[in-house]
Amino acid sequence: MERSLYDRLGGKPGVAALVDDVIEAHLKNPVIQARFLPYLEMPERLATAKAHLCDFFGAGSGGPETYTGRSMVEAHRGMNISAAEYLAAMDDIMATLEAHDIDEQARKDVLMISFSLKPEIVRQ
Ligand code: HEM
Repeated sequence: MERSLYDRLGGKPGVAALVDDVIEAHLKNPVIQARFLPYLEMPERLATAKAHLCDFFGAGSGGPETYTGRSMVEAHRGMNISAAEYLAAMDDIMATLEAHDIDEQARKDVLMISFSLKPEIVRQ
């Protein structure tokens, strides 16, 4: 049987390490860091968002996790995220996948899934 995307991302520990590093990248990315820096003052909220991100990507890639966070429209409502900010976030995701030596097909799969969410996240 073909390995699930979840397995190709390294399962639970792999996804958790990716989420940590993507958030780190967002905090350093001048296009979007202002959106994330306030969370350094709210460690509990950051931990919840990270746990939700792990479950979101876990469940979305074929893992056993259940996502209990808000819908993408709900989570990003009122932020008025621009297309440029969305692209900046995608850049961080793709660079992190490469840094973790995730194979090319898995990177393409993540790109497709993430890109398909654009209308639910931009300008909400
Ligand atoms: C592929 C793109 C994206 C995905 C899959 C995604 C996914 C998520 C998920 C699953 C959550 C947690 C929701 C919850 O805890 O209920 C979240 C929260 C958040 N997202 Fe995104 N997101 C994306 C893009 C963006 C972009 C481009 C920005 C801003 C530039 C952004 C800013 C945030 C912020 C600030 C939160 C925390 C919300 C809060 O708890 O107050 N996201 N996102």
